[in-house]
Amino acid sequence: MGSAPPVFIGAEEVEKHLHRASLLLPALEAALGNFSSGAAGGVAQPVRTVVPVHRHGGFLGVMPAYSAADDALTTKLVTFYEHKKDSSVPSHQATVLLFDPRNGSLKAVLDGSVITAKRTAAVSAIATKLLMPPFAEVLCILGAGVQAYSHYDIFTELFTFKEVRIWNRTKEKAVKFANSVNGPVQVCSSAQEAVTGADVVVTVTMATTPILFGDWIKPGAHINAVGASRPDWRELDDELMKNSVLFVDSRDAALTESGDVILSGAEIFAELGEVVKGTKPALPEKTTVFKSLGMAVEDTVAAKFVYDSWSAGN
Ligand SMILES: NC(=O)C1=CN([C@@H]2O[C@H](COP(=O)(O)OP(=O)(O)OC[C@H]3O[C@@H](n4cnc5c(N)ncnc54)[C@H](O)[C@@H]3O)[C@@H](O)[C@H]2O)C=CC1
Ligand SMILES: O=C([O-])C1=[NH+]CCC1
Repeated sequence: MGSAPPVFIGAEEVEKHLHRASLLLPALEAALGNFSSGAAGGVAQPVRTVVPVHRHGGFLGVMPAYSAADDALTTKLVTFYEHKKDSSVPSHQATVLLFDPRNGSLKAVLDGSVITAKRTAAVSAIATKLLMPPFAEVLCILGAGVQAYSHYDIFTELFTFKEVRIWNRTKEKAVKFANSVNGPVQVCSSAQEAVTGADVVVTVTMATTPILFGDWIKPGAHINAVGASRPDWRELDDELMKNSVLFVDSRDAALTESGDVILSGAEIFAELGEVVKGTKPALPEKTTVFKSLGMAVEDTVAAKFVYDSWSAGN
């Protein structure tokens, strides 16, 4: 007899089981620590394979991982398009396949877009909790797309900023953002205006050349650099990269995929998982950059969380 056919868990169901990104925090913290523990951590995760779709300005990323601690095996397939031809289609679309690690059977196909939005924001929140200066008051978000919303949600849930600012390349999108979220947001006319005096900055744009410059940054600020996931794409300039303490999710991925790291030649101080484990210090008094590229194991623990909640009929 063959195994049961896989279940499909669509975006609405994923959202229902993962209504707050903060539900993922314990699993993500553990996964980051395990990833940065080498073989002892039990995470098998190659640097993702990215296939360029030259003719259409797009990319297909294939992101497999196995986590022994979670006994969970997944692969995410994610497409991201630099030049969207049709604005009704999101720039990033994803699907996660969840396998039974005991025998390799496919158990579930999950929408991966909600998972990608929420696990990325939750990892930035983990970095921020560890690296931001004490008494941080001003949060600045550069970009007003999907990741801007998920970052806003978890950052305002976990931290108490006195002021939130947003800048986007097209101001209408920033205004729409400010009018849609539950709380006051200051729309800024330039990235420099938004960043000046900010304690925590999140860059979530599709920029391919720098939009954030070192001489705008308040000393001691913390930056979550979430965009620019290609080796020739930038969000941050050389000055910021070189004059900050640089944390990454994966050293191997950063040295393969991050234009900000590769082209600036900035030295990596630590993986975030090493700080979570306590084997590297956080240095919150310094200006810090967390260069996030997104890791497959983050999708693994998020998909398992959703699948387990769905299976339990929650
Ligand atoms: N580190 C990670 O784990 C992940 C990173 N990402 C990255 O985060 C970034 C944001 O993703 P989404 O919010 O899903 O994308 P989105 O397409 O929903 O939003 C992108 C935003 O960037 C702005 N933008 C586009 N081109 C720009 C340019 N040249 N300069 C400045 N702004 C520009 C757009 O107006 C839009 O507000 C992307 O770079 C994406 O690849 C996405 C998923 C996971
Ligand atoms: O981790 C992820 O899913 C992605 N990182 C950059 C584009 C998509």
